[in-house]
Order: sequence, then C-alpha cells, then structure tokens
Amino acid sequence: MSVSFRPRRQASVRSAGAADRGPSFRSAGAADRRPSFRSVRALQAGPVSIRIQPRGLAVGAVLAVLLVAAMALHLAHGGTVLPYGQVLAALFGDESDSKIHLAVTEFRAPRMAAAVVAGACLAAAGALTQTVARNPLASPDILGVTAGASLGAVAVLVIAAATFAGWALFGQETGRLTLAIGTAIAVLIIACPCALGLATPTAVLVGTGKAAELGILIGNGEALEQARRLTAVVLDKTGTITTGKPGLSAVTPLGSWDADRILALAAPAETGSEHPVGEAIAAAARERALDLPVVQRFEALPGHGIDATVDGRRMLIGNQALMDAHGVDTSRLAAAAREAAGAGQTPLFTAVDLQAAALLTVADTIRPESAEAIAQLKALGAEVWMLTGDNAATAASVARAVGIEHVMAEVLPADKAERIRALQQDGHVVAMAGDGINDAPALAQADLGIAIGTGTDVAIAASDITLVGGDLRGIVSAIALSRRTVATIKQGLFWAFAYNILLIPVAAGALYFAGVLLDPILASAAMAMSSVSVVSNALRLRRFRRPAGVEEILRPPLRTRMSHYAYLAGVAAVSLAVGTALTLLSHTDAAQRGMNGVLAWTQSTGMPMRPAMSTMMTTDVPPTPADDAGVSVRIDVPAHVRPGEPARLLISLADAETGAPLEDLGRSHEVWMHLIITRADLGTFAHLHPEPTGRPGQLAVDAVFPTGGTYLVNTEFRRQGDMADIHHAQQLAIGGPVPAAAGLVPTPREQVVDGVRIRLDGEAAAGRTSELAFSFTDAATGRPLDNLQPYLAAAGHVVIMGDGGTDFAHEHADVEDASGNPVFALPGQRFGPELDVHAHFDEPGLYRLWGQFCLADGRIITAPFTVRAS
Ligand SMILES: Nc1ncnc2c1ncn2[C@@H]1O[C@H](COP(=O)(O)OP(=O)(O)OP(=O)(O)O)[C@@H](O)[C@H]1O
Ligand SMILES: [Cu+]
Repeated sequence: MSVSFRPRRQASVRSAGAADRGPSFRSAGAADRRPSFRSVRALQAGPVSIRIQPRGLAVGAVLAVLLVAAMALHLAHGGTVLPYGQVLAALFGDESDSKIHLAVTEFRAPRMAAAVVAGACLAAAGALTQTVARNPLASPDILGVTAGASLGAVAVLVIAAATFAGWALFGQETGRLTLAIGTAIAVLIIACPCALGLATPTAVLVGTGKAAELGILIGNGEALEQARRLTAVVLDKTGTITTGKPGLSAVTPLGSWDADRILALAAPAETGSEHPVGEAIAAAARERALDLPVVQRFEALPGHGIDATVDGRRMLIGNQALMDAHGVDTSRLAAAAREAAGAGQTPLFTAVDLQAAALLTVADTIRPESAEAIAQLKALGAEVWMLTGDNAATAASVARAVGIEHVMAEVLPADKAERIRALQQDGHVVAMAGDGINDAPALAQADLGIAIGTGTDVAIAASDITLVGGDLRGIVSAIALSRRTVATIKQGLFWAFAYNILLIPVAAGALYFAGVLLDPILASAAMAMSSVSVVSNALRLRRFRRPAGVEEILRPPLRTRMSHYAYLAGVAAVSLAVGTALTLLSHTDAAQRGMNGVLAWTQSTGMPMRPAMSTMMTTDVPPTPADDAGVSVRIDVPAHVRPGEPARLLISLADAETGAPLEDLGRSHEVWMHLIITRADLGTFAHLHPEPTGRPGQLAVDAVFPTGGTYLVNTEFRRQGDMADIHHAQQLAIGGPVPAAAGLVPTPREQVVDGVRIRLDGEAAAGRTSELAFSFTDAATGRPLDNLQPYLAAAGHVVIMGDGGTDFAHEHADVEDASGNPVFALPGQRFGPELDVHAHFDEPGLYRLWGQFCLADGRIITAPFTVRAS
C-alpha cells in the first residue's frame, strides 16, 4: 500500500523543478556586458562622438530598426533626417568613416536620442561605444566616488565569496549550503551601489533644474558644485552693478562750443561704438533731432574711448588717460569732471582736433537689487570686489552706494583677467560677474564665470552661469543652491554608504547568532528602498527657496536646518521599523510553516498562483522509511507506564551512521512530528504531536495507553528542505491487563461522532487507486455540514492501517473547485459537506480507517471505519 497522488500533478512537480533552474540569469548577464550607464548619463545633453564598430548583420539590423523607428518619431516632431542618416551611413558604410560625431542636441528630441542610443548600446552589447567630449551636466566627482566605486565592486565580490566560503565550510552541519548561497546572494544584492550612483546625478539634475527656474542657467555640474566654495565675488561695474543703459546727464562745453554742436559731432563718432556710453551719446543726439554729419573714420580704443573723424574734424572722446595720451589739456574741465565722478557719474572728455571742447557726463542707474545682493554675498562670507575700467572717483562713489569696500578701478580690459588671477593667487576661489566683451577673458579666468543675461554673447559664452534677468541676487541663490545640492549629494552618499556598511554584515549573517538573517527578498526590497530614498531626497531640492534676506542667511530658521537632516533620518527610522517588523514576522509561526505560510499569504492577497506552487502545496510525496533516510528513531517510555494514565514519551532522532542528533527538523503539516499510536488490534487510536524539548534532536509528548498490550507507534516527521516525510514504525509493549483480541469486522458505512453524522462512500479495491468520499451532516437536524475547518493544513486527515497493523498510510482529503483547481486548506477556508480521499490498498483484506476533521467550533472529531478491499 502506498499513498497515491495523481500523475497529472506529479508531472507538474517535475516540470516545476526543471523550471527552477531557469536560464533567466544567463540572458541578463549577456545584456549587461557593457553597461551603458555612462552613455545614458552623457545623453542628457552635449556633443557625443559615436564610434560604430560594424559587428555583423544582426547588430546592424537591430540598430537600423531602432534608428528607423526613432527617425519616424523624430520627423513627426519636426526634426531632420541628418543625424540618423549619419548613424545609418556609418553602420553600413566603409569602416574607415565609421566614426561620426554628433551633438545630442542635433537630435531635436533629446529623449528620443537617449532612447535610441541607449537601446542601441544594449542591443549591440558593446558594438557601439561612445566618448563624451564635454558633458555639460557631468556630475562632479565628489569624495572620489567614481574612483572608489571600482574598488568597492571588488571588495563586495570578495565579501560575497568569503561569506559563501565561510558558511559553506564552517556553517553548522545541516543546511549549510543553503545558508551559504542565501547569504552570499543577500550580500550581492544589498551591496548593489545603485543608490550610490544615483546620489550625485539626481541632485545635480534637480539642482540645475531648480536654478533654471530661478533664472540661473547653469552650464555644467561643476559650476553648481563650485559655487559653494566661493570666497571672493568680483563684480563689473557698468552693466552688472548698474543697468548698463546710461543716459547723457550733462554737457559742459568750453569756449565757443555749445552742447548741440558738440553732440552733433560726438554722436556720429560714437555710432560705431558698442560701449554703453557711446549709445548714450547717440541716443541724446537722436532725441534732440540734430542734423548729423557722416563719420569718415572710426577707431575704438578699448578702455580709453574712441578716436574718429567726423566732417573732417578729429574727434577724441574718452577718459583722462585718452586725453593724456594725446596731450590734450583738460585742466579747464577738471572741476566739472571731479564733480561728476563724485556723484557716481562717468565724465567723458571730448576733444575736437586735439583741443578740449566739452565734458559729456553720462549717468548710469544702479540696479535696485545690487545693494541687497552685495549685502547677502557678504553675509555668505564672500569678499566682494568691484572691477571697472571707469575712473577711480566714479567707481568709489558707486561702490559706496552699494556697499563695496574693495575697488579696482581704471583697469584696462586686457588686465581684468590678470586681476582675477592675482586674487586666485591670494588663495581665493573667485567668481566674476560681467556683461561686456571686455569682461570675457576675466569671466573665463574666474573659477566661476557669471554672465549677465542682458550682456554680450561673448560674455555669456565665456561663463559657466548666466543670470537671465541680470539680478545679482541670482549669485546668492546659486551659492545657496550649490550648498544645498552638495549637502544633498553628501546626504545621499552617506545614506548609501551607511546602508551598505551596516547591512552587508547583516546580509553576510553577522547576526545569525541572534536569529537574524537578511532574506534576499528583503535585501532587494531594502536595496530598492535606499535608491528611492536617495532619489526622493534629491527631489526635495525642488522646494528650495532663495534666502529672503541677509538675516535668513546668517541665521537660518531652525525648521530649515532640521529639515535638511530630518528626511533621511526619518526614512532610516521607518526602514528600520519595517525591517524589524518583517524580521519578526518571518519568525512567526505562519512564516515558519514555510511554503504553506507563503501560499497562505499569496492566496489571501487574491493573486493568481503559479500552478507549480499550488501543486507543491497539495502534493503528497510518499514518505521515506527511516532506514532509507539514514535516520534512527528511538522512543523512550518511562519504566512503569500505567494504562489510562499519561506517560511522557521521549523521541530521539539521530543520524543512523554517526549518531549525531538530527538538528534540521522542519515542520510537516504544521507540526514538528506526527505520532500515531494504535493498539496492535487497531482497537485504539491517538494522533499526537510531540514538541521539541530543546535538546538537539529530542521531542516529547504525553500519551495515554488505554490498556496494557502491544501498541504500534507510527512516527512521521520531515527534515528541512525535504519534500517527503520520514516514516518510522515501532512497537511498544505496555504492561497491564490486555483485553481479548476482537479481530476486525467491517463497520457500518455511517456513524455519528460528537453529533456529526459521517458517511463513508466508495469502493475499496486492492491494487488500484480507490476513490473514497466522506460526507457530513448534522446528526440532530440532518443539515449538511459545509463549515469544516482546515486541520493541520488539510481539509481532513485519514490514517489507514491494514489488518495486523503492518501497513500504514497517512492521507489527506482533496478538495477541488468547480474548475478542477485544488482548494488549499488555508486559515479561513471552509470545507464540506463532502471530502474526497484517494487511497491505495495493496492487497485485498480488511483495513482500518480513521478520519479526522475539525469542526467549525474547533473540535477535532475522529471517525473510525473498517472496510474490506476486494
Ligand atoms: N565708446 C566710448 N566713448 C567714450 N568713452 C569710452 C568709450 N569706451 C570706453 N570709454 C572710456 O573708457 C573707460 C573704460 O572703459 P571700459 O570699457 O574699460 O570700462 P567700463 O565699461 O566703463 O566699466 P566696466 O569695466 O565697469 O564695465 C570708460 O569709463 C570711458 O571713460
Ligand atoms: Cu541596487
């Protein structure tokens, strides 16, 4: 006789086993061979040079399909065919011109480009490599993360290998390979550096985005990182501190000249000038509707003024230096010039035919925000300098008005960069803000070049940051944003490192002694969570506000300061709580039931279950005899057992060969062991569940032997990880009066136990599977009972023993739903009024059956039947 299960299920168990060795890892590995992380990052913007190494038709075809698809989409968005055409030509063209240079900006839709090239990279698995010329959004390598990363990868592999080797070699006797594999995988998962890799680019991306929102265009990640280090900010005067749109405020003519005649000559002379003062003079002449002669010659003298010929007269307009250079005597204009300069205005000397003719006074307005911006910069700890080509008196006057103490005036355009360098040599990290062509070299020289958005293109091109509205407070915002961004990056890196450093040992099993092991599933959840928290922390940068004033910079509100650290600390606390809860949960009884617990949970969520899983749950694998399993079972009975009184049975499990106690006992049908005690004449029945005593391999249970005589003890238990139970049968002799042997006779097929009428239907036939069925009705009311509870993870248990007690089988009732799928005996499930049992009777003869079921109120009923198998 043996326990039966249907071939259909057996087949699916086998196929499940085969599927477990699935090939999915291998394919993932191949695609990973050349991670295109760098390329994807590079695609954010900027010129990219793509080198295509033709590698067979397959790669080419994949790329071509991708490209054509992308091109179609791209054209739909109004793009041109050119970049795609180039890529295609390179793919299928001569190898010699397979290297093409494309700017990603050429792809009108950058995301499309990203998709195409990233997809192509993956598809080609290395056939297409990219080099990035200059990636404007390249992340600054703070704390040497990139260099550390490769070292870290090696370290992680070593730790994982050591973990595996450690558990495999020195783990406890049983199940150590499982432990070694589990811990090594957990280490690899938990060490995944995705959070580390995300910390910098996400913060930089969000930071630059936020900056753009504030009117600060940041050209590259380094600029954002650099801004927080600034110790000196150099501001150009005209067009930066002032609006750069001066107006002619006074004309002081000498001798016979009058204002209109001077302007009529000066305006044409200035028409060629790009300098704001030139424009001011031209505008004044236009306003007065003067009749202007033509200009015959024009020469701009940078930093000095202009030298032109108008209407046959040589015009010199410019500063004192220009007049001195040409020997023009300006003494009669000195007083007016001093007065203008003292008021912060720019005096321009005008000489006609090398004779001083007039003083033109140009007044520029100071930007309303300049003074506040400068105060805030100073509050941030930066030294603020003014750098101007204008005369010292004018400069000093403007500087006083906006609160600048350090002034460099009358600096020639060519020398501006030199002045910046000098500051740098003093140990300053210098930002230079300017607008003019003459500022460009200085902007390039500065550690951080800041162009005024209204300024010249050259200045914008030479700088790292552009302030769209020209509001100098943008510099303050940039510095504050830079500090916040870098702080966010550091928080992210700290979090990622801390998470790895704390959890790698746990994953490796450092807390095994305390019963804490990091399940690989939990590890991957933690890994994903760490990335999510790093990214969401970076997204918090979007809430950045520019500091409202000096006060807020010097004494940021406590709430602001706290919120910088609160988020990740909060995430850490929540993660710890969730992790602890899950760990505790994994120690609960339900979880320890292993697969049954998982299935119970799965079914409770209403998720469809994989057939292999459901089969595993319901399939009964024939038990292995203890001898075959190499396990010895010893049952110790107290010396004097009195019938009818409880006796403590001690069951010791050991390795049959070494005698070492069995320590890897798992649960089978919810309990550690099933002990079925029947008297040899099968007249009594007890189904007991011994519990571990705490001693290795030892279990104990109290049993009552109703009478003296010989008892058959059938023991069933399961080792961890096994599909089959181990079965052991033994006889016990109990002293005391032995009742006369009655011998088996078939019982009625219907009987009442505890108020429940139980019917047994079905033919018991020897040599083949017999389909038996139990049906239940309330004996009092005759109502069918359909609310039986699961009992030990089954709808019902049936123990079958042959006459003489030599054969033993422990079967479970099968339940199927309308569509033939198994219904699991999970908590909450109800059964009845019929239960099917498949039994196999080897030989014809009499068999004793004990059906055990759990009633709705939790009572267990046992219904004994005797049937004849024909
Ligand atoms: N087109 C011009 N017409 C008259 N004077 C000029 C002209 N260009 C320059 N100057 C004179 O030369 C001086 C220095 O000019 P420069 O361009 O070096 O500095 P700036 O523009 O006045 O000041 P900043 O350096 O603050 O922008 C000016 O203050 C002005 O006196
Ligand atoms: Cu990861």
